[in-house]
Amino acid sequence: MPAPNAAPSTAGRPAADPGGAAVTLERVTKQYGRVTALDNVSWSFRRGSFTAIMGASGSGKSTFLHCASGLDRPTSGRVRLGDTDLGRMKEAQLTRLRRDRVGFVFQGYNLVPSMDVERNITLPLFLGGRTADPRWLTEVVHRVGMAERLAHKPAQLSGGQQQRVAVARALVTRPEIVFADEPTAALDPRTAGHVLRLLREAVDATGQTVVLVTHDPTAAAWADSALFLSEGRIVDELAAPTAATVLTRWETL
Ligand SMILES: Nc1ncnc2c1ncn2[C@@H]1O[C@H](COP(=O)(O)OP(=O)(O)OP(=O)(O)O)[C@@H](O)[C@H]1O
Repeated sequence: MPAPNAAPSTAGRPAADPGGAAVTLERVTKQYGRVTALDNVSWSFRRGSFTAIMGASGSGKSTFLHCASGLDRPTSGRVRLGDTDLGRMKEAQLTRLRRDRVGFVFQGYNLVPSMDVERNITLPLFLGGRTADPRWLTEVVHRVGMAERLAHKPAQLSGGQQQRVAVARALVTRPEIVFADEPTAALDPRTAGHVLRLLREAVDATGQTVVLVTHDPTAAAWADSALFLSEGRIVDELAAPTAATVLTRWETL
């Protein structure tokens, strides 16, 4: 665990201990034309950790998540999932890697309207030509509280329930890392708490690694540490964040 309130650094923590890292970024820069959305960022996410990524609008959070998860390619620098260098992969290989080894949860749930809950949850397995491990599927379904709803379609569920299905879908492949981009932004605080608890449990109960992009200090407080981005750089890390310490740090960014 890095020291709390680590000194600001333009490059972030050096990518040390790759054996223990779920994802490692080395000197990652992402340019969109003249805009530098990520500026020479290095960081490694320890396996079994829960990290919140925070920063003002436009600070580069989504770009960070997209580059770290293989959804987008950096302009320069290297991203590794475990020991796999994503820069060396062709598009089709990257697609497979994302499907089989990474979980995603987005603000908009992204469930398939015509499929029931069970088919939505098992979709990544189906797409990968795999079958569900029945015990794991049952555990995931129970964890998210959807056992009684497996035959329902997304339109029959509340927003919070749909997001719980999306979390189950992200966990069903036992991914090495789950990336969540503002997953609770559209939910009331109590429902948001249920979804965040599921992500916390994924880390505590099964040792998964979670990276959560959020604007919400209360959501960040579920994480082991909060990273602060500003102008495409990691400018601080806060260990064991609380809503209050995150707010205080945020105000001085
Ligand atoms: N596809 C793109 N084309 C051009 N510029 C982009 C693109 N995506 C992001 N940017 C720019 O990169 C910078 C970082 O954007 P990014 O979406 O990563 O920020 P963010 O912190 O996630 O913002 P928000 O909190 O508003 O979602 C911004 O200046 C943005 O305008």
